[in-house]
Amino acid sequence: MPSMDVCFSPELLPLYNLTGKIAVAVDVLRATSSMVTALSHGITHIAPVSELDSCLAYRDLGYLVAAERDGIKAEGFDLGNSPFHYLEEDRTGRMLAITTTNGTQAIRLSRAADEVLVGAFLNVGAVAEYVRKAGKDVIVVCAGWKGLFNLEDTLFAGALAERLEGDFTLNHDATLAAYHLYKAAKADKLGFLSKSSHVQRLERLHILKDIEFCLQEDTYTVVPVLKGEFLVPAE
Ligand SMILES: O=C(O)[C@H](CS(=O)(=O)O)OP(=O)(O)O
Ligand SMILES: [Mg+2]
Repeated sequence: MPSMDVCFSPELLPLYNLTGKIAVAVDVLRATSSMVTALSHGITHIAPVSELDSCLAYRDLGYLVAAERDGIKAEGFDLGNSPFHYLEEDRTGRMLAITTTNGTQAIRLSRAADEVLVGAFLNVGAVAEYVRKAGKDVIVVCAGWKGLFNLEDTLFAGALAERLEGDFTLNHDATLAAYHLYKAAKADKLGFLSKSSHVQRLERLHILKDIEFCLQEDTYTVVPVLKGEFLVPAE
């Protein structure tokens, strides 16, 4: 039976062997939630980029360029890091390059895995179905915050563990911790997260609506998968 593990921060990735595994990169607030929403609303593919200048260079190739640093849209870019960028305006057929504080790094640092998927609460059920069919060991790579543990990404790992229970062994301590944390929080994730560092940061920026949107489960069925430099919907 395949197993599920959880890496609480990309800084811990050197301690894990990703070979032969499927990595699920998660940044619930808000990068992977925004990516799942973008691909569900007409964006054809996404280039997750680490640096601001490399991201901006994609504009010359006809891409929408999105960048966030410390929760706000970076100067000179088309978009920031909100899922509402893809709900409030028709972006059908557009290509997107994006760089954020935590999420894009987590995706890029997971490339030693056999496959890199992008997960969020918004597509947690679809991700569970995908990895169940693949039958490979899974490791959830939490984006965290600037290398530190965060609650929301760990809650996603717990939600995925609950969906995979019975089909995957959940015997790694980090997976058990995430699982029980999610069980404690699932009835009211927003309430559970109300004192978390990220919610406090985003509340100060008056973007509570993003948080509420990003905490919905199974809104979308798209599973973004990394093909070379680009995230595309899994077939
Ligand atoms: O844009 C976000 O919500 C965060 C910014 S911060 O972590 O609150 O500074 O970036 P992300 O890369 O989506 O975690
Ligand atoms: Mg985040």
